[in-house]
Amino acid sequence: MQMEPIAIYLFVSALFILVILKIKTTNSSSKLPPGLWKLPIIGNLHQLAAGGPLIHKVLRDIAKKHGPLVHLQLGHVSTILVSSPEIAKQVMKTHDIVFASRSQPLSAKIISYDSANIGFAPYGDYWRQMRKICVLDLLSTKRVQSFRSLREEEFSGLATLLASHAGSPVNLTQMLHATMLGFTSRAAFGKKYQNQEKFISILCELLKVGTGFNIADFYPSIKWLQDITGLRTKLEKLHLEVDSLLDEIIDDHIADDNNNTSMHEDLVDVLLRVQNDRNYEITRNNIKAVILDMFAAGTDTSATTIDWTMAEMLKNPSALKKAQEEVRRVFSEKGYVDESNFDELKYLRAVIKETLRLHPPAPLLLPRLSRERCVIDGYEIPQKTQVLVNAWTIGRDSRYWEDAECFIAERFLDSSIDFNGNNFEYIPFGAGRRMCPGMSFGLANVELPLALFLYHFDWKLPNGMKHEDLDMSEVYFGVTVRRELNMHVIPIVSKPV
Ligand code: HEM
Repeated sequence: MQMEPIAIYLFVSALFILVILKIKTTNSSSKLPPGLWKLPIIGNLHQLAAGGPLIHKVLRDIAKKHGPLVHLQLGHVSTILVSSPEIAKQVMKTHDIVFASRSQPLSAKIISYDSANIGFAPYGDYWRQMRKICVLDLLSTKRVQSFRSLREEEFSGLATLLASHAGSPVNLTQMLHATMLGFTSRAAFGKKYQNQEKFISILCELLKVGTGFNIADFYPSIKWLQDITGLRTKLEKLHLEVDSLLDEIIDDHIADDNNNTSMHEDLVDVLLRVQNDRNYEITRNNIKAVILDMFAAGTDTSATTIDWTMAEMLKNPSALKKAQEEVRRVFSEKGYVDESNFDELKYLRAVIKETLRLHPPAPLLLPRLSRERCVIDGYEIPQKTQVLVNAWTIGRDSRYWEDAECFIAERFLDSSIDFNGNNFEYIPFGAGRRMCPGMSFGLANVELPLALFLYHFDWKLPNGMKHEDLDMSEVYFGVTVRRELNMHVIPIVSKPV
């Protein structure tokens, strides 16, 4: 059968249109930021895995080679990697509203009551409501102040414990993490519960298993992967255990409230009060999710910051000496440390800032998710792209920081650079709408123990170790990066506790 010329014409035209369309789609996907070559199915996962476990360093090397904005295909998850202050500013300031959502890891869905916590809630009315409660009440300056005597009691207790081990090596890292968890439990629950130790040990396990990179999160639509990795079963078991403990604690608070026995508002009291307020719609699960958030986001970050600060001061004895002289001068008249004179601790604050520059506890912040298509630096970022901001690399960018790899606290003494989310070369607490709402709480919990350590003790490394030999290797614990080795150090009492 012979084809009519008109049919041939239509066929060729259709083919032509298809080819043009294909070229167009290829071009638009080539507008994605530059990327590495990809394998089918796994994308760039193999390149990340080959780089070793310190993912922020692997990503630094990728950025060195491919630039400050890179596209990565992590399994099924399209991701951009941000590694310069300029691009970070575009993501977290200029287009903050577009990138204000979060990806939903399986752990947040299971542990945090379908991402009902603040850290992983998708952008929307629920997150806005919970964030408002957090900023105005739960973690406000007034609330941080209200925990002052509790903080002083808990951390003075730690100083007393250290004094009882004076002259012998102690595992300072372990003591710090235990005290921080104990303090947070009392701030959250008001008193020590019979099952507190159990709660804390399940929580530590949850943080270890549930946060960080899990292979199932790179293939969210392949449900069986969550089962064969055993992740779902493990998380569900831990969740059930922690859930029933939280139920006990909430029931107890409600009973105490009915009996009017509560003297001082703890975090559970605050959330129960807010629940009764008709302006908010909060379920019991929402309360439990937020309480877990206070532990997950607040304890490890703060204890890790203290640990790194002590390590940096021990490695840099002149910084230790200056900080110690300052604290002893400020509190010499009083004869003890309390929070009332902390504004005078300028050098100690500079030491903490420098530590957070070199060791942001969450080097990649928390991954964000784009809510709609956006153009950054001329590149197309499609909707639902995950965003990793490498705050660790940014804090060591030699264009912004002289001797970027060296610990120099003095750089912050007369500097206006702060971690409040306005200086994008320095973002240990993130920036924009999803910036850490617990910054004041966290800093208060970091400053007090450090001031106590410096005031009461001189410090020596064990086994004649030289300060320059102190190991600063890193290891991931969920999303935070700790020192790989626990810090064993000898406290020598200088001013009795
Ligand atoms: C030194 C201590 C701390 C550091 C370095 C730190 C750092 C961070 C970082 C980097 C983020 C992600 C920010 C972003 O995505 O832009 C974050 C989020 C968050 N932090 Fe902190 N944090 C600290 C202490 C705390 C404390 C003490 C609490 C509460 C008790 C807390 C509660 C939260 C919450 C709820 C979020 C999620 C915010 C949201 O998604 O809207 N943090 N933190």
